Amino acid sequence: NQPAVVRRAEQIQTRRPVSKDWQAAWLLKAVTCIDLTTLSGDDTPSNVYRLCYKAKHPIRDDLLKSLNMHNKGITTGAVCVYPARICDAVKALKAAQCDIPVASVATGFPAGQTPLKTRLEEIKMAVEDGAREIDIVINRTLVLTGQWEALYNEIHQCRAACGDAHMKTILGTGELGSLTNVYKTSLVAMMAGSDFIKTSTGKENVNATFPVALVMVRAIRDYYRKTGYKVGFKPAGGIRTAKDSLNWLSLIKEELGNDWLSPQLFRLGASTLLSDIERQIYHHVTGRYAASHELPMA
Ligand SMILES: O=C[C@H](O)COP(=O)(O)O
Repeated sequence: NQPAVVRRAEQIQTRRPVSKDWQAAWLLKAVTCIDLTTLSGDDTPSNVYRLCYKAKHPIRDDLLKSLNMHNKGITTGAVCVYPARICDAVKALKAAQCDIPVASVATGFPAGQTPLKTRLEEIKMAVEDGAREIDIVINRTLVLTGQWEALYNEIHQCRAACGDAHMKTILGTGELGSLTNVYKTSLVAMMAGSDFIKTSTGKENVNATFPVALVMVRAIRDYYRKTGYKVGFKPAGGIRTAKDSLNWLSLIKEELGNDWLSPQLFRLGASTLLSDIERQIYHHVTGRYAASHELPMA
């Protein structure tokens, strides 16, 4: 029911936002759920090291002290990189004595248009290199041509290739054609063993949107009611502002409940969101917006 989905999605985004200390608390919660991401052709060891430093110190320490949150071990949920940069991230986090998991995209990200054998090999290599989370991307062709069983079989084989690593399955919703396809693909991905379902690669023309997310979280809810198994949710792509992150948390709280409000079951895939959250927390603590030199690592 597309009009009902759109109406409900709009309603969630127009809720009166939380304010003051409550807002700061929700923003810190959002920080712990971020998969801090760099997925660029010009990624280098040094920008991955910087990303890892930021994942360990997401908010300036004096700001956390003002909120009395400096000794709570706040970090991002994971760092997310291309397969060729996994070793850099593992090395940087190890040197920082930090247990944040490294997530790697795989399976011919972002299009998923390489042969299955190559995609499975890519997963195995990423796990060998130390990725503890694998963000696989599905083969959208199978959805658009209605080959549901083949889609299940592919995802199932990816699950086996991941071994002990957590598997997040990226649906690429902007290329699935309809909300019905989004719902069906979500169910197939969960039945095939995904730990998370994720909206987008960040490289499609349309990435994480609330109507699509609503359909996915309702699929998660239905799956939980039928099987008792909790699958996580990760919106990704185009999530840039602190206000966006509050809207996403509201969606999760209202549709899935408090159990899902943790990095074990909810992640925000984002490359630049953290900067805006840090800026808003700076404003909350000091009463003014920071100049860029005051948040140099943002
Ligand atoms: O999975 C994460 C996305 O690729 C990040 O997208 P973004 O750069 O629009 O935040």
